[in-house]
Amino acid sequence: MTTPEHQPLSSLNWKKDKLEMLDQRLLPETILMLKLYTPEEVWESIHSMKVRGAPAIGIAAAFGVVLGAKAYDGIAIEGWLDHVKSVCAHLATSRPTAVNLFWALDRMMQKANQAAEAGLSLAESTDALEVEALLIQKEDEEVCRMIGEHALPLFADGMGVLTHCNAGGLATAKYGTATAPMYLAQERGIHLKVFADETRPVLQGARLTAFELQQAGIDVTLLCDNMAGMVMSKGWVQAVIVGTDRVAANGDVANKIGTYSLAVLAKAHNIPFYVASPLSTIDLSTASGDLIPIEERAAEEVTEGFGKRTAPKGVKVYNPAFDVTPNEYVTAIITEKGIVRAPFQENLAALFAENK
Ligand SMILES: CSC[C@@H](O)[C@@H](O)C(=O)COP(=O)(O)O
Repeated sequence: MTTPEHQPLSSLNWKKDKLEMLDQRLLPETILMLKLYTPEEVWESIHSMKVRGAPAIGIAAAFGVVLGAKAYDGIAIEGWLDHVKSVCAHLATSRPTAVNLFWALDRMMQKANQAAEAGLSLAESTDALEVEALLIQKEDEEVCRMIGEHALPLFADGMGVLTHCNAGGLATAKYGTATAPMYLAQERGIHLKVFADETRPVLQGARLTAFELQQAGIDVTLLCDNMAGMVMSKGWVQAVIVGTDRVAANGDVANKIGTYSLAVLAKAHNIPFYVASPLSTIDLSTASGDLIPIEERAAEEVTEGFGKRTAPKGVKVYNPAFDVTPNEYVTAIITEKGIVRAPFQENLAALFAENK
């Protein structure tokens, strides 16, 4: 997809007894691979956003379950199963919005139940969980590639494409969701001019998207979030594409705070607004966006992010990490199985029925 020297960075590497994790909080200044040995360390890494992005959170949690299963020191499979269940329940409290976390933990728990029901030994059951976590990671890589394949025909040579936050290789197993068509376009000689929103307050766009696209040799220009309208009004943007943390059954989309404003701006400028979403991010059990739990994070992220105080001490702060874009602003949702357009309720249900 990219030349060898331009391979997207891999943020999660499983090493049998540990999970190696790129500390995304330190990018782009420092590339540090953490070594995690316990589910508690994985929980903390998700919570503090050392690993972030919906698919990557799910993958990390799956490996967290493996670390927990390996550490079980009892002898009975029933005890092992209870232990795995409590590890899953704990990891599920690390962040609330990205549904991939719960999707991956459900999948791991199902595998644990199957192993126990099949009468596998403790060692065999733990091996089965390890295989499942690796499969979740491998599948995500293929899913992202397929999202890129489906999205690419929506983009033409010379187009300006705006993205928000980081739905890139760092947020997934590889390639990203919103960035997958950018990597594919580059491979096929299609020039896209990417605009990356800086993405207040944690700056995933500036620190991560600008970094990984620049590393890959993709034409990227960094914008402060409040510049998007101006850039659209100049006619420099022909499409917006973002990732998502959870798509509700009616097609409402939760994504990084600021996505909703961008969707409204895109509509005002007649620019298509695309959402790249694996099926694992679509949650048919949540009827609409107002039911998606939205994480609120510490005030310090806004008042003194990155160590510099930028607001008066004691000021009231509202810091939701995500917002919900109502489905009427969404032109299409691009999945690994194809492109879904309105009416989303019916078309998402049909897509899941076809891909059971
Ligand atoms: C493919 S990643 C999709 C989303 O998870 C991404 O756009 C996003 O909002 C990430 O938020 P973050 O708070 O950095 O985890």
